[in-house]
Amino acid sequence: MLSIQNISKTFNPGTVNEKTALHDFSLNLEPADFVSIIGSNGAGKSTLFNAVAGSFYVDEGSICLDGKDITFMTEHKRSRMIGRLFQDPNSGTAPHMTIEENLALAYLRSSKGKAPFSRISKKDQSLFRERLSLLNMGLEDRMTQPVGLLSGGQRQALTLLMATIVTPKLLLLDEHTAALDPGTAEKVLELTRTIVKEEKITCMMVTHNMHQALSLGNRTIMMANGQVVLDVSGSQREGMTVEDLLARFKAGTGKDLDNDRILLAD
Ligand SMILES: Nc1ncnc2c1ncn2[C@@H]1O[C@H](COP(=O)(O)OP(=O)(O)OP(=O)(O)O)[C@@H](O)[C@H]1O
Repeated sequence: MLSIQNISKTFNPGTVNEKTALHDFSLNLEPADFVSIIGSNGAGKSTLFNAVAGSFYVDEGSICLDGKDITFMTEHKRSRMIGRLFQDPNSGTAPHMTIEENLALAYLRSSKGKAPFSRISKKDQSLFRERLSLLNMGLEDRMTQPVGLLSGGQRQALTLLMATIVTPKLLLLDEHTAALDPGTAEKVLELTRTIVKEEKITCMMVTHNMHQALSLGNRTIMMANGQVVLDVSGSQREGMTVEDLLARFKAGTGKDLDNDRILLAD
């Protein structure tokens, strides 16, 4: 479904601030793969997501999604196929627009052939109501309220719904529960698990929680210095502990994992 071949990205080339964030990086995802990504500080995790989402073009290599070469496709065009959630619940929604309008924007943008500002039909409205009720947060009764009134967890759940209301070819989750309180984070994570499984969405999730990295999805990748240092799935991954992960990271890089947020997470 996703084929990343030998991509590299260097920021500020030729200056004292030169930094190679992705170094000859390759990764292939099968349809419905759910990959957890964990890594040291500055390993290149967000840069990888930015490269795939098209926030910039890579210096070398290629990216194909569902058989289509998207290496030089604009971010705007890729956003019709790629859903993305960030750590900040405020980043995925328009606060002054209503819940219904936010959903309509996401729905119409991803639906082929419809203008982004078409009128919201009764049929669309009932689809939004039905989807919102799945969140179990009572948002289906607040469709005409501005999104800015929602809590962080409600907003992140809505963003997840917006990113998946038209099933994306790829979903990128960049620590999307890290800014939520533990109870809300667990709820949003459960929703993520359900939606990704039911819609069979191919998904990559950056997390700083090693337990999550091992328990969610079907594959765990560890990154350091812009490269994959560990890629485990199947029986190799089953039964793996956090200690095993840390030991494998050290064996692969020659260094201890230096990400305090990971080491301090429950
Ligand atoms: N736009 C940019 N300009 C210059 N340097 C950048 C830019 N984006 C990222 N970098 C650098 O590239 C490296 C990788 O950054 P990235 O944000 O991808 O790491 P990360 O794995 O997401 O880290 P963290 O877990 O700390 O958020 C870092 O050294 C970072 O400072």
